[in-house]
Amino acid sequence: MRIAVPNKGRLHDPTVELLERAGLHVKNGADRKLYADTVDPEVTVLFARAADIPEYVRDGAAEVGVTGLDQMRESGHDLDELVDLEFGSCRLVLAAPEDGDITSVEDVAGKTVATEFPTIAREYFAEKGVDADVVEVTGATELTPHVEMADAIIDITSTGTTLRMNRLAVVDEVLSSSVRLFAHPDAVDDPKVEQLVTAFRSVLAAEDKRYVMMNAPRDRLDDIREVLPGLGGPTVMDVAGDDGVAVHAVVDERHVFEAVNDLKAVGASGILVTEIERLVE
Ligand SMILES: Nc1ncnc2c1ncn2[C@@H]1O[C@H](COP(=O)(O)OP(=O)(O)OP(=O)(O)O)[C@@H](O)[C@H]1O
Ligand SMILES: O=P(O)(O)OC[C@H]1O[C@H](OP(=O)(O)OP(=O)(O)O)[C@H](O)[C@@H]1O
Ligand SMILES: [Mg+2]
Repeated sequence: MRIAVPNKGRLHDPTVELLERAGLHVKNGADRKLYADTVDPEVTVLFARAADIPEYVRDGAAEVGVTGLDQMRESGHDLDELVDLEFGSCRLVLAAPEDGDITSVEDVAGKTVATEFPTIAREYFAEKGVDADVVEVTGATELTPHVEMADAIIDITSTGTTLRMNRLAVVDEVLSSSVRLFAHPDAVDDPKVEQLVTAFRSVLAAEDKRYVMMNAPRDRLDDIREVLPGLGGPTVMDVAGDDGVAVHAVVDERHVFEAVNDLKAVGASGILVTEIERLVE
């Protein structure tokens, strides 16, 4: 199985990190290499521009690919989306000068809109029934309204800093995007692809969970169970040569702070909290 992965840009590092956490360590993945092996002899990584990944998957050069939903929509290809990987979150928005007279999508009729996403832009205006002139640029889109190249833009925003710095205001949201695992329709039932989906899901499931371990007197177990309803309840083990027990449980990260205090209060000691690499439910 070949996985197409962004070769550079902001999506490269988190994607490689995700592969690592999913147990697919990338071997010999030096800069500027196009291919890399992984610890699984049946899995190869192919590095490509984020924007080209949908095309690689459609062509069959790779069975699956990791890229933003925005890139997949822009490609116009109809790939199967397997997992929302929950990073690279951003919005594609229609934006116009803060002090200008464009305050709704209808105001863009007859005007020029610059974007790196012409396919998405044209689909959006067609859907809204607005006749706008879409011009394609390959970067620095936010500059175009200030040099009379365009009246408005459709571009990516996440923190909003770039729009603010360029005195542009959001007029409408066009698409909400994040990075997804996409597959060629013929590859969806491939057992290797299914293994990859399970591995990615297990990483995501573990992300907001912690593993909590502690020692406790046996007679406090009921109190401890109350604090730790957890995933299928805690695991309880005898401690050799002792009247106490060891208790292990998976706890939601957001409950850990409170749980540790409550556990101490009901007599637990030696409390350890660790991250979980993967969680297959
Ligand atoms: N500001 C952002 N916040 C979150 N995600 C973003 C942001 N900008 C882009 N993305 C996501 O990352 C994808 C690739 O963007 P990025 O700019 O990293 O790649 P690139 O344009 O190929 O690289 P470069 O900008 O270095 O040439 C976008 O299609 C989008 O899904
Ligand atoms: O809302 P913000 O957090 O400011 O992010 C938005 C900016 O991020 C992206 O640019 P990027 O940093 O990828 O630079 P690029 O134009 O060189 O691709 C995007 O094209 C916007 O310009
Ligand atoms: Mg960029």
